[in-house]
Amino acid sequence: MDVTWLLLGLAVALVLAWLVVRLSAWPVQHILPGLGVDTPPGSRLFGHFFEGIKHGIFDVQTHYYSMFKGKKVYGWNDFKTPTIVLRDLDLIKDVCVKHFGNFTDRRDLVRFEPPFDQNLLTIFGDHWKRVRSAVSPTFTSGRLKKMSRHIERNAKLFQRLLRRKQESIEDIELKEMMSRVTMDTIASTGFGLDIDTVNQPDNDFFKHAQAFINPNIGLFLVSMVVPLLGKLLSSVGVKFISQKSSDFFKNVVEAALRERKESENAGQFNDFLDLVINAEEKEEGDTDEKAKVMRSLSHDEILGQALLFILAGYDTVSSVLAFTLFLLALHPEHQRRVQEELDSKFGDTDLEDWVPDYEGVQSLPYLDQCINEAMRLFPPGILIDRICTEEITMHGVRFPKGMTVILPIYAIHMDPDLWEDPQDFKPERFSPEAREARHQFSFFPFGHGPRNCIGLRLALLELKMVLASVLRSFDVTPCGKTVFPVRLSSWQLVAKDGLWVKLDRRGHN
Ligand code: HEM
Repeated sequence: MDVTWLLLGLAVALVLAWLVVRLSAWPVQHILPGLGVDTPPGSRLFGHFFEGIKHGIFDVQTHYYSMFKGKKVYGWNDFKTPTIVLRDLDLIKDVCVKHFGNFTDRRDLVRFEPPFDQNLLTIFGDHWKRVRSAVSPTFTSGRLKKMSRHIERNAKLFQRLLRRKQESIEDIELKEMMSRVTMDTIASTGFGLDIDTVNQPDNDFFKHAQAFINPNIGLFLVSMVVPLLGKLLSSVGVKFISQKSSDFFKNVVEAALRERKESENAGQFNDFLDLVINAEEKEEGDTDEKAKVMRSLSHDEILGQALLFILAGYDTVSSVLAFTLFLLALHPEHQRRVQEELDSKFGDTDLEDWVPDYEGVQSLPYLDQCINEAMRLFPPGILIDRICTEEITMHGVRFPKGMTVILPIYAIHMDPDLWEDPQDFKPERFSPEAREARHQFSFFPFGHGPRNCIGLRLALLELKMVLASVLRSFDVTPCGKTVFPVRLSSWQLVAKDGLWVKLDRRGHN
């Protein structure tokens, strides 16, 4: 009797295993080839899941991308999720811009806990359209100009810290340093808070922001390459944001909202919260009822965007600041050109606590070129994605409804057919002539089209104000701890050996 049950159990297990293999292999065998999309060899059971795990987010991207040279697209499978990766730049343009209406959403990768699940990055369809329309006016020129005063103040504090470090001949790790000034800028431009992380890195705001960004950005990136793993981890209770930290930020934002509603100074903080609170009343000529509804945000939506302000603006900006300065330290000839540009534009203004203002950074073309080249080599958005929301055929490729589409930013930025010696730091690639001669979509660190990075202009403003103030006052040079070329960690845009440099004061005054 026991043996019969054992055999029966074994038979059922075998049938189930066979079903799992068949079902898991289904898209590998049929969907992508059925669409005429080639895939690299993968496991029948797991698709390309373990390739993603084995190689990490950078190598798996460049490896497959180069394997399908000459093709418009290629595919991979995450267990049962077929994915089309775009190689052709015209196709990328059409997905982002011309046929955006068919590709409005992103993948549902990681579930945020309510109320933070209402953030722009992860909401869909008409909900996204309404929230984006409400948040967009935060980043108009007028608003940015007012926000720049917060950046100016933080950059001054930062400069004093660097001066102290330089005077005590301390080497500095750029990512850590840049994280401090970036967090201060987020707190002040976002929530009107002066937290002074530059001088007090143990403040609660910084600690909680680190706690929810650091461990979980890893989960987010893993999910980008292997979405199923991200969902599995979320479903077994691995949270994208730690509960303690999410409670902390909920309290911070709610306290600020309460205070402003009661305060006579509401609307004069020149920050993100001001705008979202008053979105309805503040827009000029808002007589149109539909426009008013489009621009109003619920309480939970305000909390969701406030969180995203920290999440999307912190690691991105601090990484670009750190990598740009590091690359300039390793390439003194380019650093000198940036300094000459600054000296000739700002003449003999006093260097003590010098930070350019909003107008001052509007025309610094060589600094722009260096920032772009740093973002080409080290793009914080390593890849981006869209979901096909309406079936469409473009450039001979059919995209069924529901298909996941990947835009491999890092691989395109490293494509030797688009960039000669792609590993080298050459800011000249971004001269007006070189840009003119290149496909517009060969460089897109902020994404493209209506769903591109909403914080692009704020990010560039911050980058230029901080970099200009540092480079005008200091020479940045390699030190004993410098490791170059940079070795990136497999899953994050993080230099394994840190980004170590030393500073020398420039002799202007
Ligand atoms: C150097 C700095 C930054 C880089 C490289 C960057 C990059 C990106 C990329 C690649 C995307 C996806 C775009 C797409 O899918 O087409 C994105 C989206 C987004 N970014 Fe940024 N970002 C930066 C800074 C910021 C800042 C400072 C903020 C906010 C203050 C911000 C807020 C957002 C938001 C809200 C989205 C989602 C937009 C939407 O879905 O409508 N980013 N960013």
